[in-house]
Amino acid sequence: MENGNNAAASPEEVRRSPAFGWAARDTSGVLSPFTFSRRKNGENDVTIKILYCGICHSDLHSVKNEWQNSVYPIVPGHEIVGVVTEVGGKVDRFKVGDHAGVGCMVNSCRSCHECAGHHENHCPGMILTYNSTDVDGTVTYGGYSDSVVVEEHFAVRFPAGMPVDRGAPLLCAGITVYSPMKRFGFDVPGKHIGVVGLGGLGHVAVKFGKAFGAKVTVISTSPSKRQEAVERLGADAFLVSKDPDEMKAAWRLGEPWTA
Ligand SMILES: NC(=O)C1=CN([C@@H]2O[C@H](COP(=O)(O)OP(=O)(O)OC[C@H]3O[C@@H](n4cnc5c(N)ncnc54)[C@H](OP(=O)(O)O)[C@@H]3O)[C@@H](O)[C@H]2O)C=CC1
Ligand SMILES: O=C/C=C/c1ccc(O)c(O)c1
Repeated sequence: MENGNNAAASPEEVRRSPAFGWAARDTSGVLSPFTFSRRKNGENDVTIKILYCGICHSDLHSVKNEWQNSVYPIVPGHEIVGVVTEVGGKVDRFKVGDHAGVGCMVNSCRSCHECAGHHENHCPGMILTYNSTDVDGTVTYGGYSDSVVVEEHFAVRFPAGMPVDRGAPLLCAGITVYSPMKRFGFDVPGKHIGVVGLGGLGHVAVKFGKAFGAKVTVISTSPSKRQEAVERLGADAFLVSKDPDEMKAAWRLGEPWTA
């Protein structure tokens, strides 16, 4: 193989494929085109052509270095969905053409107590989808890009017929609220759930709450979101947290404020 300069490709170049993404290079919040490379598909890997990627506020925190751990350039994006274009020889859960998703992690040590208990997200060696160091020492880049190569264990299957664009937010916002709602027993009818903040996480919490059969009250700083909360998402009540009268009335009633 030769590179663009007609020189022989290095062993490193041979092991990698070109990729394109959008990268933050400083705290400005501006992303610009970025060419980089991803590892070639290994025997346990799937390669996914990215079709959609959600925007989580954590992406914005990272882009702007608000957690003070950003190493630029950063390609954000950890609500990734796309179509499988290549599978390694040992992959058995995916075939070419399947829809697949990737969330906030792309690897972990796979041998510690946490990994053995399926709590890879608690593994001290977990590798995040971007702004992390991969097993081969390279930097991970996220889903605001054209493709991703990931161990099959960290890819999730999208059932046939599930719209991939709508499924993307489940990969971070969705699981972040679903997991505690399940764990703390919100998944039985008759509960009354308060959702504070109608953003990425909040809007899926409302949808899960309603699907579980709960009464859901949205508590928001934004009066303009009332219609979306009640009419589109099905919330039973909507409180403006900046309105002392609404908050006091709700407190006195102990019941959801009328929509
Ligand atoms: N695993 C984890 O720990 C995860 C953590 N996160 C974190 O959760 C947070 C929310 O993420 P996401 O839902 O994507 O963010 P969004 O920006 O989409 O939503 C946040 C919502 O919070 C409300 N809000 C904003 N500012 C204030 C304020 N000053 N006081 C009170 N409420 C406010 C707004 O809702 P409204 O207008 O209704 O008030 C806003 O829409 C982020 O910090 C993100 O990094 C996200 C994913 C996973
Ligand atoms: O240390 C791990 C943090 C992970 C993380 C991933 C995604 C996301 O939205 C977060 O807020 C945190």
